[in-house]
Amino acid sequence: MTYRAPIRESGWKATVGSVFRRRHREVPAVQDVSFTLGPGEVVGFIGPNGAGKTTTMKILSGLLHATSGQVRVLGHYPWQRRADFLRRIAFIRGSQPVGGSQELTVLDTLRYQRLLYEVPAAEYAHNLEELTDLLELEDLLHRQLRALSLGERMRAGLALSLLYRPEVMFLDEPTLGLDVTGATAIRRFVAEYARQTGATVLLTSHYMADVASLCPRLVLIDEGKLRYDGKLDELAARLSPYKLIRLTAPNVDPERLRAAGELVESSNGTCVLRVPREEVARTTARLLTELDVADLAVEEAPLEVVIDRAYREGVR
Ligand SMILES: Nc1ncnc2c1ncn2[C@@H]1O[C@H](COP(=O)(O)OP(=O)(O)OP(=O)(O)O)[C@@H](O)[C@H]1O
Repeated sequence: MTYRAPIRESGWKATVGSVFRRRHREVPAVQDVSFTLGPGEVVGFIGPNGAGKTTTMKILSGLLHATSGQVRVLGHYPWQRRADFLRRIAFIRGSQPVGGSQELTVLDTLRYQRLLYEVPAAEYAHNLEELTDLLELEDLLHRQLRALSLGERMRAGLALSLLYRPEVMFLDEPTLGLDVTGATAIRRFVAEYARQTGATVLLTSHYMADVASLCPRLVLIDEGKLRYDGKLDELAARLSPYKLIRLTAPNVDPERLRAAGELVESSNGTCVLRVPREEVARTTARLLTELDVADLAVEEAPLEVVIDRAYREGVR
């Protein structure tokens, strides 16, 4: 996919000149990105800023026509934007969860959506009740869209898009700007919706908590190219050959632990050791037999660390 972007120079002369002499440049946004989603899969679609995620989602939902390549979603060519295709998908953006007139109330917008997507009355009543419950919309229904907070807009946006029970959801940063409670509620809702309806979900997010809690599989792109498509666990194992042993042993001098692994943290009797994966079992057994251990946990490296490494060094 290549964008044709106008070149605009600064200054009034250049602005006037550009009216008569338009110049453009080609911006390659997505190249050779190829992947398939199975029914019911929840897949994290990640990459650094400008990687091409939103562009890909716009192509998949039919908002952009790719300049080359092939895309099929539910057997349709998305760019045709046929009504029977649009009724089966939803493209939800955290940056603009609800469009249309901001003067309308949430309930009026839902009613309008019902007409637009031709949702039968009984189905509308049932879905509305369920969504109101799951998204805690009761207090929002009679409020104008323009008066909603960021988190409330996202909940209303999800209700609008899911009112017609789409089979495929493209979720572009659904937790953008939300506080911890709001983001957790959205995550829980997406997981529950996918479980209940068997919907396929492609989700982009810069918050690794979204990815870790929802997506067993990751598709990673960078500079418009596919860099990884596989299990989240396997990416973590590949990029982080270490695990962390978190150990609480109040009577042990942390210096004694250095022989067991790299000491990365030590405070109030709790230490964190970084240990090569293949040595974790042996080291754990030794620590438990040799020391007076009150608590011990083995953890993966934080996902942020793994993904940061994938972005900076690539995936080999
Ligand atoms: N309308 C446009 N015209 C020209 N170039 C564009 C346009 N939209 C996006 N691009 C460029 O295409 C590339 C991919 O952008 P895209 O928005 O798909 O990235 P992204 O992965 O969603 O980024 P982010 O995580 O920052 O939202 C970027 O280089 C961007 O500048």
